[in-house]
Amino acid sequence: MSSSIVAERSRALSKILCNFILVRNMGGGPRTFPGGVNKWKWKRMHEKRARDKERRLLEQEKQLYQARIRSHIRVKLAGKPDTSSATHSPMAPEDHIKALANRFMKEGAEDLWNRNDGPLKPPPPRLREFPGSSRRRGSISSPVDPRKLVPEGRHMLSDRQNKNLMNTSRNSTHTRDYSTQSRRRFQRNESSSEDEDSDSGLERNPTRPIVRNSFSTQKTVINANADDYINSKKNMPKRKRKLWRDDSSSGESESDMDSEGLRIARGVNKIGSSASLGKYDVKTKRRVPPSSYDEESDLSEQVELIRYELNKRKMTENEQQKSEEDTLLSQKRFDECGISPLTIKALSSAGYIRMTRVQEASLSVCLEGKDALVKAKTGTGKSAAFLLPAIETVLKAVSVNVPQRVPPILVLILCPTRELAIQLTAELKVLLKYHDGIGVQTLIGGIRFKDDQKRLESDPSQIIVATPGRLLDHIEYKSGISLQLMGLQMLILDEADHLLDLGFRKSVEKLVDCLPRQRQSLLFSATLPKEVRRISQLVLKRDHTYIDTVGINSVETPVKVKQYYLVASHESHFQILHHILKEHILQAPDYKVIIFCITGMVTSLLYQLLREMKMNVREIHSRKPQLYRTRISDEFKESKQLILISSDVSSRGMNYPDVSLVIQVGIPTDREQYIHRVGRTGREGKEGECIMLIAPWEEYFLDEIKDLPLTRFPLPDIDPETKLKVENSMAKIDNDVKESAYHTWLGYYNSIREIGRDKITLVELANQFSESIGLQRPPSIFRKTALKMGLKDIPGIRIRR
Ligand SMILES: Nc1ncnc2c1ncn2[C@@H]1O[C@H](COP(=O)(O)OP(=O)(O)OP(=O)(O)O)[C@@H](O)[C@H]1O
Repeated sequence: MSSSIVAERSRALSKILCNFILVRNMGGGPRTFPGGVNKWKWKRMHEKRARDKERRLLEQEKQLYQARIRSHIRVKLAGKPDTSSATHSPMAPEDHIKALANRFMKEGAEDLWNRNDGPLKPPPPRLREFPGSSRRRGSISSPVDPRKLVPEGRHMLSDRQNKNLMNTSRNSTHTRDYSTQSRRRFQRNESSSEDEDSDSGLERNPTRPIVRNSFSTQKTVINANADDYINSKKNMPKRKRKLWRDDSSSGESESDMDSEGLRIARGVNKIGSSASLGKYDVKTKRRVPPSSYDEESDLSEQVELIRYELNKRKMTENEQQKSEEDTLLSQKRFDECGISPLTIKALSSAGYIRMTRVQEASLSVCLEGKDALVKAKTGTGKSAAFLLPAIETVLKAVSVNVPQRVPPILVLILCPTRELAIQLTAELKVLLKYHDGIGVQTLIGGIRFKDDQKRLESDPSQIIVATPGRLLDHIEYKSGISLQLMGLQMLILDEADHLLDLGFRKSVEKLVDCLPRQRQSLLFSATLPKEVRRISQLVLKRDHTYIDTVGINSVETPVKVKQYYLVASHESHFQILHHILKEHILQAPDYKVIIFCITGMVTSLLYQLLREMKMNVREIHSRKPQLYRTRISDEFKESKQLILISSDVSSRGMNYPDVSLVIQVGIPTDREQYIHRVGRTGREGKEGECIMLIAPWEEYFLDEIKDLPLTRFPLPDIDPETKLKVENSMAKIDNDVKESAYHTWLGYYNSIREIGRDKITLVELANQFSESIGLQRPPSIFRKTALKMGLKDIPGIRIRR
């Protein structure tokens, strides 16, 4: 082989290698995987497998746990000394309970084990009453001290501990107040277990409600497994079956699973085999003497006691938390946390001396370089909590970095709206006041792409604040940003749950795919539903830290915000709205009100109506040019005595100081959006008010927020003069605006599952709305749109010719 060919080949090889390294560094890896699936599909497939495996292991562990309790009881019944730890496995039952408790208590895992969304409710009163039940306590000879099982110094985890224990005997918490679905599921279990009780021939003991419940529900689980077990045994080859029988008759030396399986296969009321139970064998003695049955339940009682102990601690913590919530700031000062003195100087100039609670909880973790998922209520200072570590990252990198040909972007902050990006950039600039040479750029839609490119070239910055769409444009149009992003060290997602929601997820996935894997990621939001936490691993490392300063039993909205809802028919909405505003202006001379509407065009309609009625209003929504939006947003920040009518562009993250009232006209898209809208008032621990004005058919939404402290607002008496004024003003509004409002109204509610399902009712309601805004007849819609929305042949829909 000639030397030139060798050189050429080695050049080609090194080129391939370089490309490979480049792709790996970009977080890309190979684009297709075996079977032709793409990278994400492949990743998801593996994640699903891992989840399934974990679920299987957990199931096995639960079965083992139940087996352990039963064998413990058997040994006790037979009057033998408790040698279970020696004969069965290296772990004694007490240790096993403890181990399980620990496993379930993994920080941040508590509500992942809850099959339903939303916070867990306080424990049922029955549990709290437990110690008062002297009848039960008298018979306890507890070999396990529940106080010892609940590790000291884990007070913060008591909710989880409690939850975990609930999970270990999963269905035993009979009155747990989860969502309706879960309750139904649970009721099913309870009733089925009661049926089994009556089948079993065991006498029910009315004096043991708690133990009975946990036992009977335990049986429900066991029986499900019994079927599997019997089936698997049936399918065994004959020789194996025999061996199995031999093994099982060998008494206590058999493996737990086999002995349990055999007992299960013979029926759950047969508590043990003849060999293991001797004179207590249920075959010879059908009824178990009540006294010995009492002893059997020792461990269940201990579980109850542990649960009681945990609940007690949880209640104390809740009380503590409530008093803590009253104060936004913690005792810790910024100069105690190791951030640069120049940043501290900037913080002091901005009036920040002590940290807020979320800052105290998250700063040390973020500054250590760990990935974090942080949940804290609205208006509690999350922005600074992630901006400060961002600045530190840049300072660190700048101090060690050798000058590079392409100046890297070191920190990328993604957020869902343009206004929020602008606000975060402004906050960053305040914090960077005394740092020369650290630059910030904003990349958002609504600004000329070319201007962005020019700015990026002339003023390369270490920090970029962007909305996902615009950043993706830059990457796709190869404006050179991809190369700069290769040096990225920190990725921040503000309003993370929204960014990982369906609307943004695809863009965010694509973006993350273009970033280096070796980076720190921080996700922040006031709401982090369970599904979002599950998919957060798209961005976060597996061993990330989860910080929740809200707590799973706490109200997710600010404590000092009074929340009301008002139910009234569509035609009276505008009159009621005008009445509420008038009253509020009278009561609060420095009023500052935000009214949230369901869509941009409905926002525009309401703006025009209130302007006609001589109110001091501004509008902001996505149909307005960006310059206008920015101007209005800035004006509302600075002003008092102003009403901002907005679509959801202002519902998340916007820090308008001293908003006195938030009004929501119509239901928000979901519970999370409700919480964020409410959070525009009552910021920094201040007081605020919030009213949601809904039509009777929207009342179902109240169920989604039933754990929040909402009070029904009485229907106000509207004077005939206001009625007339509203009608006259409405008549002056251009029909085009009204028609657009109708169209978007129809689109919005059609996309809400609960309403959009019943198209006939939807169209009827839309037509009521059309009447309420003074349209003679419902506007027509394009055939194509009607088809897309599934409304083509629905009575009441007019198709445009
Ligand atoms: N340590 C602090 N000391 C005093 N004020 C602070 C401190 N940290 C934040 N703030 C102020 O608290 C207000 C709310 O902060 P921020 O906007 O960061 O809240 P948030 O938790 O991000 O809210 P949202 O969930 O709505 O995005 C701001 O006015 C901010 O200036």
